[in-house]
Amino acid sequence: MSTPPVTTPAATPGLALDTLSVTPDVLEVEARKHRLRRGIRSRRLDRDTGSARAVDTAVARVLTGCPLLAGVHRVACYTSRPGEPGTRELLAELERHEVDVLLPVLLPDGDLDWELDRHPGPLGPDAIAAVDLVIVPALAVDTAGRRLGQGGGSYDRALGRVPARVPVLAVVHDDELFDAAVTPLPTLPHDRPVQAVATPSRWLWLAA
Ligand SMILES: Nc1nc2c(c(=O)[nH]1)N(C=O)[C@@H](CNc1ccc(C(=O)N[C@@H](CCC(=O)O)C(=O)O)cc1)CN2
Ligand SMILES: Nc1ncnc2c1ncn2[C@@H]1O[C@H](COP(=O)(O)OP(=O)(O)OP(=O)(O)O)[C@@H](O)[C@H]1O
Repeated sequence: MSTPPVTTPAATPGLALDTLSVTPDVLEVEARKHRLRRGIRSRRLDRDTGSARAVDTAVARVLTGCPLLAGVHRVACYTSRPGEPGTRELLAELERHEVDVLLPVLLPDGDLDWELDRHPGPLGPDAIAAVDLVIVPALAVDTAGRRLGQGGGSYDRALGRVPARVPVLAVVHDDELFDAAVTPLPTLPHDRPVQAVATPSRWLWLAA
């Protein structure tokens, strides 16, 4: 698969461009995040089943070839929902390699508990502190490591428990990786950065 450029305004005609700059005003940043989420969710709804399957396969291929997964024993990942870049084949591949996989369980207060995919049962929110790699969902990521999530703040809370030496990698579609020099994602102080990103065509270290 060829490597597309990171997304720039010209490449994102479906998105409102005024959602992409950062201002110090919290309400304004929240509003920009909201509009950006709406645009990306609507683009995700337009993806057909065939391309979603191809994305799932491609993400597994990119990540199994990624050095961040070499030698890992325990990984936190997510079970993809419709519209998200798929993790079905990646999870199967991790299972084949006998990697312990922690999956998130949403708690009533919006925080995340964790359970092993092969031995369900709550391990507690701190279980994420004991993994070798965290693979997180995102609606968008920029090349400086800023991440836009679904808006619950769940991963921001969970990532606060991850030691600094543990890399955090987000998975997005190619057109959801933005060039930070052109279109930085809006963030607030609680937002946790990611150190790497995977798309169906490649993975990258980010300048977080
Ligand atoms: N696969 C997956 N699992 C996850 C998350 C995630 O983003 N993706 N989470 C991340 O924190 C937590 C659960 N929180 C979530 C919050 C919202 C939506 C969601 O699907 N939202 C709707 C839009 C809702 C709206 O319009 O307000 C959507 O995407 O269509 C999913 C998960 C933990 N598990
Ligand atoms: N560490 C935290 N503790 C408590 N609340 C938090 C924390 N981090 C974020 N929040 C709250 O969660 C809400 C949503 O945050 P934000 O819009 O950044 O979510 P997100 O990063 O898109 O979602 P997610 O992390 O679930 O993918 C905000 O109101 C924020 O104040």
